[in-house]
Amino acid sequence: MTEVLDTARSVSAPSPHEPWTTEWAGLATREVSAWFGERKVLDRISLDMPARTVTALIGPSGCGKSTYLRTLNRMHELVPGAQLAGEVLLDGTDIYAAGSRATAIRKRIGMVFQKPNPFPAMNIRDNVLSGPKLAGLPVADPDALVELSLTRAGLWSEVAKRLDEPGGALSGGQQQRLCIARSLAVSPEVLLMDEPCSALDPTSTRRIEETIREIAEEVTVVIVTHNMQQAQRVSDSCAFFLAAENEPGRVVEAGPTNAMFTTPQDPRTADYVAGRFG
Ligand SMILES: Nc1ncnc2c1ncn2[C@@H]1O[C@H](COP(=O)(O)OP(=O)(O)OP(=O)(O)O)[C@@H](O)[C@H]1O
Repeated sequence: MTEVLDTARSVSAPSPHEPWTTEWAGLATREVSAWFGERKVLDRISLDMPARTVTALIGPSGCGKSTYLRTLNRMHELVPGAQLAGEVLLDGTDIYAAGSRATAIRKRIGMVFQKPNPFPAMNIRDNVLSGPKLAGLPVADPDALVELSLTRAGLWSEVAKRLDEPGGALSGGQQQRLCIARSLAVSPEVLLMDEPCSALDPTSTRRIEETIREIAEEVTVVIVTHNMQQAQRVSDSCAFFLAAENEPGRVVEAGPTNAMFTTPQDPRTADYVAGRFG
C-alpha cells in the first residue's frame, strides 16, 4: 500500500509561492520495544506525535531517544541484530506492516542528523536536488524546487546568488539548513531531527529553531534534544525518557511542553527539567 502511494508521488513545486505540497500526517507508536541483539533498550513506548506539531524527546544520555527516533523511519533495522516489537503508525497505518517497504517509508519520514552532512564538494543547488535524486523521485521544475526547499529551510536569502558554490563552503549552521532543505525537497510528511543543533553556535541554533517552527506549519517534526531551553522554545509536546541501571528506556511522562516544564506529574521529570540530573 505504502509503495503504491510512493511510486505514484512525485515532487511538485510549481511555484515557490504556492503552498507546500506535503500531506499532513501524524505519527504514533504503540508499545514499541527495541533490542540490540539480546539487549533490550526500549520498553513499550506509546506516544502520539500529532500532525503539524513539534514533539521533543528528552532524557539523559543512553535512555534510548535516538534509538526510538530511528524506529520511527525504520532506520533501526539497518543495525545488524537489531529487533523491534510494537507498531509505528503513520496516519494510522503501521510502517512495519507486511508489504510496506523501508525505502518508501524513509521518503515519507525524513531525517536530519546531529552533524551537518551535505556533500561538501557538490554545489548548493545539487545538494538540494540530491534529496529527490537519491530517493528516485522525478522533479518537474528543479529551479523552483531548489528555491522552495531553501526558502522553507530559511536559507534562500543567504544563498540565492551562491547556488553554484560548494556546500562545504557554507558555515556549520548554513550547512545544517542545507541538509534540512535537502530533506524537505523530498516533500516528507514527517521530519525526524537528532540533536540538529548540538554542533552549532547559539546564533545558528536559534536560526535552526526558527526554521523548525516554520517547517512545523506543514510537516510533523520529532526532535531529540539535550537542551531544555530548546525543548521549551521549539516543541509543542515533550516525552521524557529514562532508563534505570541495566533496564531499557521507558517514557516516564509525556504531554504538552508547558505542562511538562511547569507542572510535571512525576518527581523524576521535575528533577530532570530543572537540571538536577542528567
Ligand atoms: N548500534 C548499537 N549497537 C548496540 N547498542 C547500541 C547501539 N546504538 C545504541 N545502543 C545502546 O542503546 C542504548 C540507547 O542508546 P541511544 O543512543 O538510543 O540513547 P540516547 O538516549 O539517544 O543517548 P544520547 O543522548 O547519549 O545520544 C544505549 O545503551 C546504547 O549503548
